[in-house]
Amino acid sequence: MATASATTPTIAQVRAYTVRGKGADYHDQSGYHWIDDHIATPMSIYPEYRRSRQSFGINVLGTLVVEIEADDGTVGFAVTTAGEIGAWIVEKHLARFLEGRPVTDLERIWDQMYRSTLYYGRRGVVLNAISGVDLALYDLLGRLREEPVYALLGGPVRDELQFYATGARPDVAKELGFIGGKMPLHHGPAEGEEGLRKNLDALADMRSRVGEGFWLMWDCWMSLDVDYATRLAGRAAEYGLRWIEEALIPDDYWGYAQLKRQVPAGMLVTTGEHEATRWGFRQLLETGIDIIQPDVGWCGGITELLKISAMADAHGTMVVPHGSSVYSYHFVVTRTNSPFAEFLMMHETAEEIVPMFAPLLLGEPVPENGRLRVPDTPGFGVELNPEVERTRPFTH
Ligand SMILES: C[C@H](O)[C@H](O)[C@@H](O)[C@@H](O)C(=O)O
Ligand SMILES: [Mg+2]
Repeated sequence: MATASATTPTIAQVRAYTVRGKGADYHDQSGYHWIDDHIATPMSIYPEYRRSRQSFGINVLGTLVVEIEADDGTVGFAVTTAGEIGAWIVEKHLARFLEGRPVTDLERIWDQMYRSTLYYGRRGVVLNAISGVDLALYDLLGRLREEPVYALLGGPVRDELQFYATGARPDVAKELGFIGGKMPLHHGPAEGEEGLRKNLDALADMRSRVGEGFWLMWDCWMSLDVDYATRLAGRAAEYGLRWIEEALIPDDYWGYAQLKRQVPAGMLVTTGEHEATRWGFRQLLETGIDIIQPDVGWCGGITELLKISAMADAHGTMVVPHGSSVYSYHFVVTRTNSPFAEFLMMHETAEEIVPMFAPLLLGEPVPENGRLRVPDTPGFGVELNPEVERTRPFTH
């Protein structure tokens, strides 16, 4: 086995912490928040779970913080959605593939984390945990080399990022300089024609507020079936819907292929935030959809997203990662088939710009006038807020 050169630091210790409330698990909000206001979901077929996504547990996981310390004392970290489950996986299973290894062993470490958890992982929270470890490794490597992560990925292909905004107020997003506004869909098939009418009325109202040419999109968060999505898309064309996002459950690759064939010409079909690994995205790419939207904190991290993005590029498919703050910004700025990025409006009424993972990260950059020059601070350029309480629930 290749061993570390005398100058390459080795990994001394891996530590996993949890944080409750906001942070990387940005659905974990308290009080009123647009992100939990009667949004259609796969659980909307059950009336008792229709009003709030927290009612069925969208925020049960919480934030996972992964810290990786090198033998010279340098510490890299990253945050994702995985909570105590993720902390257990990192401490009790994944740490063994890192400690004692050179910090440059990204590919071998990723491959061993993935293969060793296949019997209970493949997607979901195990890949969230693997992603958190991979992102923390990239942060550590950047700090050791005194380079921003984007410089480790081949360097920027553009001077700044441009963003669309996700939230309840695309009209405000337009005033703030974003290139488009993605709204949550509020009513699913279980609410019948009345719900479909309400969806279209909301879209028509927003189109009247933003005028022609400003992108409007719907995020359907896995709540529809092919028939409803086809009918909704067909009637939304009148209002210039730019794309219909995550209409179906992630495993319905066949449905996505059918939906892509059935939506009006010019309307894009997108999905991917709940997909993981190159194998999952290969299946998605074969459906012919227009944009894949992996979350770099959930799909396998940077090491896997590089592979996913290259596959998509060969398919002529855009990669616009699901909003994941600095972790996606450092990636998007280096990819020609990622022409814009997502910014999630985490202000409770989506009327102001606040950092996506607030208050978890110090130095978390936000777009100005819908644009951002990614800072060249080493690693991902952020620090954990010491004011935020964190717990280390497990050790190894
Ligand atoms: C706004 C959507 O319902 C989700 O809350 C959002 O996290 C995700 O789907 C997105 O694309 O930003
Ligand atoms: Mg989405």
